[in-house]
Amino acid sequence: TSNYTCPDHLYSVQIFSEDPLIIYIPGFLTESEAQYLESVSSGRFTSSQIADQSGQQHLASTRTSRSTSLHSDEVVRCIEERALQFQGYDIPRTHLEPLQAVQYSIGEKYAPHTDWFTSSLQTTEEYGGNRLSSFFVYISTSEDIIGGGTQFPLLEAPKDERWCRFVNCDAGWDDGVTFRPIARNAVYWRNLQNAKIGKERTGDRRTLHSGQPVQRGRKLGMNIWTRESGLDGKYRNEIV
Ligand SMILES: O=C(O)CCC(=O)C(=O)O
Ligand SMILES: [Fe+2]
Repeated sequence: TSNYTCPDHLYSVQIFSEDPLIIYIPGFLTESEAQYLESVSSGRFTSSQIADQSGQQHLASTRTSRSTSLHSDEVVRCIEERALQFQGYDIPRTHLEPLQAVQYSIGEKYAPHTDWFTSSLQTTEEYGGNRLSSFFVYISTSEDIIGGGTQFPLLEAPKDERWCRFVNCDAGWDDGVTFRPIARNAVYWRNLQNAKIGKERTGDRRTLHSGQPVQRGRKLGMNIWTRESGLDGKYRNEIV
């Protein structure tokens, strides 16, 4: 309906790391938003693809989930606004890629990767440059889920056990940190390091991460990617 107004956000924030900047966001989505995203994405998934060095999208054994881009309707628009405002008030909507829902069934995963691109073919002006930041949002997870965490192998595991609510504290010390897939929460991180004067921003290798295989149950997640500048209209709001 056209008189939908965005709900006030109910999320809280917890800095996980200042460098690289990683912020954990409990309650990023409301319960009704999560339900809505589940229903609009349902039945629209196709096998996830990845971009290779030449910029071509294709299927790969490293990413076995199924995904779909979300049409920017009024509910999605509120989530986009929330993601933009989270990052300050100076990023225009045109910097956002279409939100991407990702569904994992048993055995499905996304092997270690960075969300920022190394190929200049993926960071042209039309694409709005590289991916400045990522939110990975857990829309819904089955109650019986095992696996399906988001692992950052190059980061240090937190020492304080209060993180164990959100982080898998049973992992080994050299496994880095694994955020548990908890419905409606999100992890935000900054992909690019600030540029030296006259230089381009560079990708931060420490943001390497994976979607661990789901061993039991299922997980529905969502990527919110912000580019350095505006994307050409043909790369926004496209329905794939
Ligand atoms: O599934 C996850 O936990 C992470 C997914 C991810 O990193 C991505 O889709 O780029
Ligand atoms: Fe990723």
